Amino acid sequence: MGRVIEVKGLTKRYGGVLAVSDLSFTVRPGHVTGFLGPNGAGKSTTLRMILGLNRPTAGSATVHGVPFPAHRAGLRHVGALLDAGDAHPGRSAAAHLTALARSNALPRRRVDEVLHEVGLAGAARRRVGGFSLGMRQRLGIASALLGDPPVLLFDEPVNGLDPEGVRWVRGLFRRLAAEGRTVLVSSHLMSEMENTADRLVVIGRGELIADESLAEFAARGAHGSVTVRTPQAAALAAALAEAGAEVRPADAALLTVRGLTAARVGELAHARGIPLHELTPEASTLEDAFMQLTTDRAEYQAGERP
Ligand SMILES: Nc1ncnc2c1ncn2[C@@H]1O[C@H](COP(=O)(O)OP(=O)(O)OP(=O)(O)O)[C@@H](O)[C@H]1O
Repeated sequence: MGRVIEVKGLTKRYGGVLAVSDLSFTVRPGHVTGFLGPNGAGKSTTLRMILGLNRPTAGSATVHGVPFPAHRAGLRHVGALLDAGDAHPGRSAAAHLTALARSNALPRRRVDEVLHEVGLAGAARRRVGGFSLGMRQRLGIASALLGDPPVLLFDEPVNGLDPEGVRWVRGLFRRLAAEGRTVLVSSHLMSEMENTADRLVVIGRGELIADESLAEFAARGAHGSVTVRTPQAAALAAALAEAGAEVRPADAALLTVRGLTAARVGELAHARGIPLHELTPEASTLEDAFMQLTTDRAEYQAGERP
């Protein structure tokens, strides 16, 4: 299929800094894929390599099976929002988009269409220099949409948008994916992806941490706990600790258990004849999983693990 982004063994070194390290993942059409990682993880560097703006030290990134710079009339193939500040401040929004349309041999009518799409029709003649950050983000999104491309990359698109803008952009990404496009959206905040993406590519220190659905990612965190209520809390706590769980008493009859599933807690209680009055698995949040996995990676990379 012609809409797949494929990253293979992608590596970028800046002097002594390994910004991206042997990264491999595939982004498919029909989904919003969140590209997540803490600050400095290598997201922007990776997106720039996919777009052919940075040269990889090793490995490859292809779109439609070929490196992106090989495509002619680029905006028809891949649209990208990289840096909201890249429009000339003295130009109007319409003039900026018209110049882009001309250099990519796109029809002039697309300018009005995308301005309308991103809610900037009323500001089309205003100078970009006077735009708020949110308006500049909308203009950057308009540029990405100009060529009506099947593949779209957005680097931190939510920055500077107000709550209404955030809701709008989420709906836009989902619609673009539902139309069968490939949509890759970077963020350093899991909370921004939770309601937008259905798949995640997570990186830390330039390395791949996860490439899977949101549900799989949450399960991977596996830092959920089990809440258990019993009149024999001390006896159960001892049995669970013996089985390797981390047990914290919440009150005289209530325990919070980590490291065992609810089923295992129930079985251990049953084996000792301990009655249970409540047994509740508490799922870990996506944010927990993200923090846990990226923090682990950072510690490991820094060589601080005992
Ligand atoms: N042109 C450059 N020269 C030197 N080092 C660079 C350059 N660009 C990026 N880096 C380094 O590469 C690493 C990855 O940076 P990158 O901007 O790709 O991360 P990011 O995940 O996009 O972070 P953020 O969320 O902060 O934008 C960082 O350590 C950064 O300092």
